Amino acid sequence: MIEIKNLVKTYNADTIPVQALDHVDLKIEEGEFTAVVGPSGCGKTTFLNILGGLDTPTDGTILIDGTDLHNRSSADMITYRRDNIGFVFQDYSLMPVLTAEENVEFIMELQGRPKAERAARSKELLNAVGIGDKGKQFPTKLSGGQQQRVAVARALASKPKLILADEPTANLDSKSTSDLLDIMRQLNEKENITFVIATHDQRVMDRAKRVIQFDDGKIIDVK
Ligand SMILES: Nc1ncnc2c1ncn2[C@@H]1O[C@H](COP(=O)(O)OP(=O)(O)OP(=O)(O)O)[C@@H](O)[C@H]1O
Repeated sequence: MIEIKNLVKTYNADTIPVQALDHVDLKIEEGEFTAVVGPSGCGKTTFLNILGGLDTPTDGTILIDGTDLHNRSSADMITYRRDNIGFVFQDYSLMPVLTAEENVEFIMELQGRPKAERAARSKELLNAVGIGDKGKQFPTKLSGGQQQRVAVARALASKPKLILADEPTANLDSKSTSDLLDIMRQLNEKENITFVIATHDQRVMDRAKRVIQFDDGKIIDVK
């Protein structure tokens, strides 16, 4: 379980402060499929980045299974992130010089897993997201929807319990969006992976189990 307590993020504290998160309290249970929504600039990306340990809070704490997420050295944080959290971004962020399967394998290489295991898991994951035949392709040869599937497979490579996705469908057409949501919901239901998805996309909100509405750095509604 994730417990977010009194989370505050102030950018430019010493010049013109911007209160991106304004005392946010929230609990996220394991196995949730949650959309974080709200107008542009309301703090969604900031919230996801802090929840994923990519950025630090100005105040407040995030407890993941009772442990303070940010109370670790930066080296420990890198390892923690690598092993526990998967990220999916709007622009896919694949490495262009690596094939689809190499992109998926990369994190496992960092974890020092044996080559045979990496290859087998990357095949399994690309199959799971419906592009088992695209492993040898470079990202530029894939459609946006296919690239985002590679990104989801990559996010799953380290077997994380939590996946954070920032506008994952923003660049996808309706069919790719609906396929991607099917895949994510399946992973959520079968493997109990927790998803937190920042989005403007009504289609994502319609498929979410819970919708958290932000405005001006605050949670204003939970449905
Ligand atoms: N690195 C930064 N330095 C200064 N201000 C920032 C920084 N990152 C974000 N902000 C400000 O913090 C506020 C929240 O931004 P954030 O990107 O979290 O919003 P968002 O809801 O994700 O927006 P969008 O939907 O447009 O992506 C905004 O006012 C933004 O301008």
